[in-house]
Formats: sequence, structure tokens, C-alpha cells
Amino acid sequence: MENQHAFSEAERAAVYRAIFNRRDVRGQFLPDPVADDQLARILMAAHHAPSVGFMQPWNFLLVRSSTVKQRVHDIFAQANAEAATMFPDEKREIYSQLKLQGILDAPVNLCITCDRSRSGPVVIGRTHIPTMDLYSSVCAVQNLWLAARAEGLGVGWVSIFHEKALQDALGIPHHIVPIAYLCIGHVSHFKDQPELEKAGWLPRLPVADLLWHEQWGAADSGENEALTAKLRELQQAVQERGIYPA
Ligand SMILES: Cc1cc2c(cc1C)N(C[C@H](O)[C@H](O)[C@H](O)COP(=O)(O)O)c1[nH]c(=O)[nH]c(=O)c1N2
Repeated sequence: MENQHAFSEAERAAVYRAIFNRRDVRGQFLPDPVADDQLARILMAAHHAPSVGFMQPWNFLLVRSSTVKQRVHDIFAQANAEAATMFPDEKREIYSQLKLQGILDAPVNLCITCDRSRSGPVVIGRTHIPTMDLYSSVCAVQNLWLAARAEGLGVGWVSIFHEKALQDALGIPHHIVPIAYLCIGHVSHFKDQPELEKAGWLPRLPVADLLWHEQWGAADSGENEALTAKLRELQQAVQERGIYPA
């Protein structure tokens, strides 16, 4: 049945294209500047994310100075060297060959934060699970990431930092949580698969195997066969062609 609220087919295709063709970009940044109007649009997209109790706990700390980027890169390098030692031997070698940031290459860096006290101690929807504010800031990150993909801009999330070191490098007070440190810029190309998948680090899991029915751990026992089959078909199509089948 026609749904009068649905987007047109072309609009839906564009939304799914942004979702499936979004990539975490580390190594393909170009030095070309990001225009202010593009930057404004993706920041506005972030600001329209859902947030618990409409708390809007985010701030956006824009970094363009090479001095500040270098400071952030230095603390990344320290944490990354520590990280390499944490993996078992067979993974350590792959790890050390991975490029896990584009801090100095990307013309724009952006730290999205969460102010956990933004709207006072009692927040609608956060009364029982206090971490909901953190999840709200993550929603802002994802909105920005998808909008950037639609704009043709690459985004890479860097999280290999000691949290306090990142706060100090950016002058962020310690009660403000740095949620995401993002590298943003034009790119030479977008890869068609996650880099970690390509590198053989981990495969994409079959979504049908992650779906339970009614109770945790209860897989499809036959009555959801059509849904399970559709999920497997879509996953294969997206994996092969990056789009849903027509
Ligand atoms: C919370 C969080 C934190 C990080 C990431 C993502 C998220 C959601 N990712 C990117 C991550 O590796 C990537 O999203 C997956 O490998 C899937 O690839 P695509 O994003 O689909 O290209 C990431 N990538 C990287 O190179 N260095 C990093 O420190 C991080 N940290």
C-alpha cells in the first residue's frame, strides 16, 4: 500500500546510498579546504539529532590550526603505540600496518562533546539510565557523518586517546566528555568496504543471525522465514553492489 509519508523512490535511494556508502576515512584526505556553507550544513545536521529530553548535550569544537592538530596527533601516537601491545601476536602485525587516523591530513578536525549537566540533574528519559546523554551525542556524530557523505566529504573517527590527554590538548574541562574526534575533508575516493573488513581484521556479520524474536537468544523458528530470507538477500545485494535490489 502506498504510504503518503514516504519519500519518493529517488529520495529513499539517496538516503540508503548515504548509509551504505559512508566510510570511515583515514587515508584519502585531500588538502582542499572545506567550504563554510558545507561545514555549516553538516553541523546543522548534527544539531538536529535526537537527544534524550531534548537535552542537546553536544558542543562542536572545530580545529583547523596545525599546532593544535599536531598536539592531538602526538597524544594519538602515544596511545596507538600502547594499543599495539594489547593485541595477540597474530593481530599485532596487522594492527601496526593499519592507518587509524587522518588528523594532520584532514583540513578540518572536529571534536563533538557531551555536557552531562546541560539541562540540570533530572532529564526526561534519563531518570533511570544516566548514560542516555552520551548516546544522544553519538546520534549527532552519526547525523554529521551521513550528511558529510551526501556532501561528498569524508569523515574519520579517531578514538585512540587517553580521554584526559584529549581534554587537555583541546582545553576541554574534565566534566565535559569528548565523544568523538573527527577528521573531515574532501577525499580522493571512498572505499567500497570498511578498511578493517578489507584488511581481514573482521568480516561484516550476517544481520539475520543477530536478530532474536520475543526473547533474547531466540532465533527464527520458522514463522519469520520470509523476513530472514529477505535480510539475507539484502545483505548479499548490499555487499555486492552497495545498494538495495530494485
Ligand atoms: C565509536 C567509534 C570509534 C572509532 C571508529 C568508529 C566508531 C563508531 N572507527 C571507525 C571504525 O573502524 C569503522 O567505522 C568500522 O571499521 C566500519 O567501517 P566503515 O565506517 O563502515 O567504513 C575508528 N577508525 C579508526 O581508524 N580509528 C579509530 O580510532 C576509530 N574509532
